[in-house]
Amino acid sequence: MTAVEFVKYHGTGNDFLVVDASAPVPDREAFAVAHCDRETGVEAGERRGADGVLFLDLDVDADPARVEMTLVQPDGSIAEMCGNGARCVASWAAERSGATEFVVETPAGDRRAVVRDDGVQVEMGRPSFAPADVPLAREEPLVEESVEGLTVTAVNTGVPHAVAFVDDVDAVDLPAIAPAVRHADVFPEGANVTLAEAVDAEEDDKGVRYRQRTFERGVEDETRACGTGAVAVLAAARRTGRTDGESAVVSPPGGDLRVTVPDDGSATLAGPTEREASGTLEVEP
Ligand SMILES: N[C@H](CCC[C@H](N)C(=O)O)C(=O)O
Repeated sequence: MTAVEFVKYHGTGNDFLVVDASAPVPDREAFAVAHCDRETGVEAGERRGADGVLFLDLDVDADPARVEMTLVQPDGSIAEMCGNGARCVASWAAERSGATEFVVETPAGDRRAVVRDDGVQVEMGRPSFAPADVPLAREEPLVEESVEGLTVTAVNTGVPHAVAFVDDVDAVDLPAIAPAVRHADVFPEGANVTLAEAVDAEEDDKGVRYRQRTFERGVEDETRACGTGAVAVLAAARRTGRTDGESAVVSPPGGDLRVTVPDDGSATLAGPTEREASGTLEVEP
């Protein structure tokens, strides 16, 4: 039986097992399914299991240093992008290299990340409501329409999100209603299902403030935070005329995320990360 080293990080509660891409893991899908399971997976850090495995390939000779990121989720799927995951990638790379600026290479594209004392900021690309980008199985954008009983706006922030604005995110039984939306025919590649509730901004907030909850595709459950979802909240709020601001604090259960969605240019996501634990994981032959 082979064992590989891992480090566990979380970004506002969205937790990941980080494994060097050169580690001998012939079946990454089976590895992620086994070790991310919340009931039977790895016992390390605050919660058993994880929201995915980040296989990382760090190139410190590039300027700025580059990290190729592959996120294998608990259901074995590979995600095109992960905002909190990219933030954890930068923290891991900074710990390994001493650098503070990185280009994170993702299937959704290259994303610059900067590690600061108060957390990690990552560029998130331009949100898109275009049917071909989300993607949607129709020709026109999906804005404030009912999908399986939930009024949502569909946007791609690296991955597809269906965003619903509600009066109280805690009043919604998200695990019960989300699967039908996540698997709706209008989303040929599925969608993460994100709830957003406008709340009063706090004294030192820049811009508006939303509470957030997300049921994640590939985790097939609610996570404590979702970075692409936080960007989707502000992008959808702007698209539906709820705000014309370019900045927001978005608060999933796991903590506060600072988001910008400028009129033109890349969105950004910033917030804390934490190194939770390390150890070894067994690899099935
Ligand atoms: N579950 C997402 C990928 C991870 C996104 C989330 N963890 C984030 O921080 O952006 C999907 O398959 O679309």
